Amino acid sequence: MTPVILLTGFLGSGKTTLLQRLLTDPSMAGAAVLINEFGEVGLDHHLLDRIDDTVVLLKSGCICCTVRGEVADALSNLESLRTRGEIGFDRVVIETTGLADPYPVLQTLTAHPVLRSHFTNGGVLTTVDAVNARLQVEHRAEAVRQIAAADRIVLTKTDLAEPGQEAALRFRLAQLNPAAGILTTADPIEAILGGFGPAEFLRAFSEGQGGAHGCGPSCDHPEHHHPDPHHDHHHHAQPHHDETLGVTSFSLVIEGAIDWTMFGTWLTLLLHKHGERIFRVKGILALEGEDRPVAVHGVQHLVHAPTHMDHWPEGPRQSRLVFILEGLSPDLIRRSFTAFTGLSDVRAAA
Ligand SMILES: Nc1nc2c(ncn2[C@@H]2O[C@H](COP(=O)(O)OP(=O)(O)OP(=O)(O)O)[C@@H](O)[C@H]2O)c(=O)[nH]1
Repeated sequence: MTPVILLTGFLGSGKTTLLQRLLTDPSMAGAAVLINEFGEVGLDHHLLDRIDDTVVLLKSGCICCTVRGEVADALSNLESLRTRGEIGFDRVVIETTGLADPYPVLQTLTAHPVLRSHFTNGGVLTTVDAVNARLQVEHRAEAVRQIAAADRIVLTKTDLAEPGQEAALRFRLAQLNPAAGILTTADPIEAILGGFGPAEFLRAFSEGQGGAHGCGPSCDHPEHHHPDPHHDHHHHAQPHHDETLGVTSFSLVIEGAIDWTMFGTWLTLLLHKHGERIFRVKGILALEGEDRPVAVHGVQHLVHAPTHMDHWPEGPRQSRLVFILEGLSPDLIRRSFTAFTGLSDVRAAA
């Protein structure tokens, strides 16, 4: 049986960064990776420095409603390729979107008639952002579900947290999921990955079924009403989760090189003013005077230090920024960007 590790955590909490680090460990040399992102334009597979047949980008969307079938398809596909000897892997990591409820994916693994004989749950790892999580757990049910489903929580950005912030968060996390071990990104990889046994998996799964993933009596998760794993969620009349939550994603595609100072000031001001409603911004930029692309990340009010990527992904060398917003007009962001930078060749894609 091949273990499947589910890597989850709220938007921008450091899943891809942790995954990148985990993949450097020799024990992960044979891992296949499935990546799912919220938003039309997936960037994570570019940010992850490994592109081969065992890295699969799942279509964007709300993982609870639309991607569940895709996870099954992608795993089945990997299994067929392995059976034919075309690829080899000894474990799988699934990085979910930052808005995903991990429970339906766990359910797919255990209930799917074919997958259950090849794959087993290798544990749920949840990244929790030490700077932003307090706000997120108070306002976002998905953040609570991800924490509740965790076998192990990895606290990220403790280096950026205010004194006392980490201790207060640990206290809150212990209330939400007293059974999960809490580590930080400073812990060795063996501690983060080691010891995920079947017992831990079963506990996580049965807790998830018992409601520990945060659903109340008014929950409209289809799987609670239709436990049949083959039931097609798309045929439900209820609104898509993302619509219910009012969360939207859009991207800006920018032609021409960008001045970094100007861009950095714009992004800082934007997140300062609207950070509560901008869950996430990330992008790949073509900067003036730089051959290599630069990755930028913002999470609510926080702008992270930009990083140089090794090379441009295939395709045109355009800057691309992806935003995940709640209750904020994409047009406002596009207009503010063009007004601030003076760049006019800027396309917004829903
Ligand atoms: N200082 C610091 N920055 C971190 C840490 N972990 C992640 N980051 C930064 O946080 C930003 C977002 O990290 P990602 O790994 O892309 O987060 P993610 O959870 O994959 O994001 P989504 O896929 O969009 O939900 C990046 O700029 C990272 O460099 C950390 O422990 N400390």
